[in-house]
Amino acid sequence: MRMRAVWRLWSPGRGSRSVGDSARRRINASCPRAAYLGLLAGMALKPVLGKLGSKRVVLASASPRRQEILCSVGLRFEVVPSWFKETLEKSSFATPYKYAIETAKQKALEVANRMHVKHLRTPDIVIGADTIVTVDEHILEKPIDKQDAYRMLSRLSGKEHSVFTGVAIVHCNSKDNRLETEVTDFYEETKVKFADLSEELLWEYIHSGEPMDKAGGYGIQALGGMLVEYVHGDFLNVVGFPLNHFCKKLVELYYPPPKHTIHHIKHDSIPSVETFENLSDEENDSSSPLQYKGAIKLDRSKTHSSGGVCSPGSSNIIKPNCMMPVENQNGVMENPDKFPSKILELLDGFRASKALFVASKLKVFDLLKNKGVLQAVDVANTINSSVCGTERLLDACAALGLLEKTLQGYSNSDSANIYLASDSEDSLHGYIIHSDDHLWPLFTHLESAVKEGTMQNYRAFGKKSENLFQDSYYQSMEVKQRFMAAMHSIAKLTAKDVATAFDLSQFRSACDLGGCTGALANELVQKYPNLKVTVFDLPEVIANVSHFQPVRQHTAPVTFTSGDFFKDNFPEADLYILSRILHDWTDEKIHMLLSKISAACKPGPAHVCLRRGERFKCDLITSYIYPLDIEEMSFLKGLTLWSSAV
Ligand SMILES: Cc1cn([C@H]2C[C@H](O)[C@@H](COP(=O)(O)OP(=O)(O)OP(=O)(O)O)O2)c(=O)[nH]c1=O
Repeated sequence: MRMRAVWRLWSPGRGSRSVGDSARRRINASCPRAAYLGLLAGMALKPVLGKLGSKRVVLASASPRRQEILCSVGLRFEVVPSWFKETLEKSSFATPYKYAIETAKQKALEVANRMHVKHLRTPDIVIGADTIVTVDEHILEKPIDKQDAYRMLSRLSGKEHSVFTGVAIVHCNSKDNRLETEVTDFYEETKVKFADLSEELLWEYIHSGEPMDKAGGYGIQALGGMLVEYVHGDFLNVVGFPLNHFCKKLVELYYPPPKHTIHHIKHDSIPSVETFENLSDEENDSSSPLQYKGAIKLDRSKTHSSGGVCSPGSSNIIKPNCMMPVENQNGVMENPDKFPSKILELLDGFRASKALFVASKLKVFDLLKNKGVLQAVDVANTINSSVCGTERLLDACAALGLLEKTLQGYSNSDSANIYLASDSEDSLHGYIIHSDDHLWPLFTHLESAVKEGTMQNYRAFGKKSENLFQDSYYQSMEVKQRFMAAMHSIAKLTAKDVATAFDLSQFRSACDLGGCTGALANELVQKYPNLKVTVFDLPEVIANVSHFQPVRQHTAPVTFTSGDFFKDNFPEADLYILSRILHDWTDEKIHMLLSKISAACKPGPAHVCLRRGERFKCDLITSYIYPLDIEEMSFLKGLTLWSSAV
């Protein structure tokens, strides 16, 4: 409700044209709004993005570039690629950017509607985007084949062209089971000039495969960068998402400037700065109060002592007030942010992970879920640990946002109750313990893995990884059950997104190879009642799946078949799923598995969806899939999906 009110206040900015210039802006005292936007765009991104922290944000895009851009600034979101076909009649739009905006809007609305209808879990915000290239009054989208790429690139050769990205931010609200949406849209233009491209260079580039999933047939962020003479405007806009303009839109939406927006504070030795007191969360918005309130309400007098904030995710990093812009001698606002927050977060990341692991292992979250609020001493006594050590651990968890600390003691945050208590339905406890016991020791040998190019199971556990599962994960009943619980918890969490990443309603049968407890399979039968899903996994896994099955099943149950996918024939299916499988094996084994699947697939369009960590296997996979047409390919957490259409 509140958001809708804010929305109305800030609708004038809709569809407005951006200056397209990410350079620092001069603060114009006579124009507080311009000053305000310029500052925020450059300096206070975290508070702006933090506003989305408590919302269910969905990116309606399969573009790995967009996912990366938004991920890289710490935005939390789900990815649900849009099924909207980009077939709007271009000639019916007065300008190319209107076409891009409309396509972006339709992409986002399609996802919002689908999620509302199918999931009954309406997202708060859906973001859609569409990137096009225009040259000589022609709109170029993604090439359909190599000849098309050739036509596009030769058209761009030696010329300046424009790249437009249209973006739609759709706010959703479910009222009486009806979806209400409010759309804010905008576009950004960047000019790019190509060098003269020789025929040879052009074809070499086309044969690299890079042009195929990119507007205009090139990727400026990779090989395509070599073709470019200059770029005027926002580089990220070319890559698919105008981050700077997006943040400005968020500012317009979430921080309407009150009358007296900006104050100058003078200090003897510190240049005058703008403050953002108006950015305080007036209505006590739940978005990361620790981090953002502190970051916003700055007080120069406390600089470098207590003015910093302890952000969740960086337990003991003090961030001084370096996020504030300062005016240089010429009156231009500059970011004095020389404080390497990102690097320090990475540097300290292992401490944060380990605090989570240890608190989970000691069942701190279970205890607090049952008892409500406890003092450190009571926790220490119950978990049989020292009081001083426990207190430090609890404080670290509070700084990380996992616990809340008041005078009465420590209690679980909402997300700790949902995801960290071991008995909750969506618990990640199993996966956390697996990460501590298995992944942590492996990652301590990362340096050797890089130097040798080999798996490190032997170094970490004294076991060869010839047969990872038999040797490591299934060596004893206890270890096996723990591993299955880990896989179940993470697969369950991502299953909904994975099941709706593509429209699978055309398939009649699917086989989830190495599908373990059937977490994804059970989600698939929910979403596609006509789909018969078989989970194929080792006999020792199948023997233990029963207690992971849903209590109330309203659909045809999943079938479990045992076997070894390297040795045995797997069940016939229209659709084969490899979810969290390929990363475990050597290329040799992957070749073996993929050729078996390739032979089992019926001819027809293929769908490939890889999770981010598997991107490096992409070439290998596409070489097998090549006899089929790759209809859709995208990167998504949790899934490699491979199919032949019926
Ligand atoms: C010009 C250019 C485009 N691109 C990409 C960005 C977009 O992913 C793509 C344009 O296609 P889009 O249709 O905008 O996006 P998409 O099909 O990748 O994803 P979705 O429709 O699901 O949102 O081209 C680059 O990666 N680099 C470039 O230099």
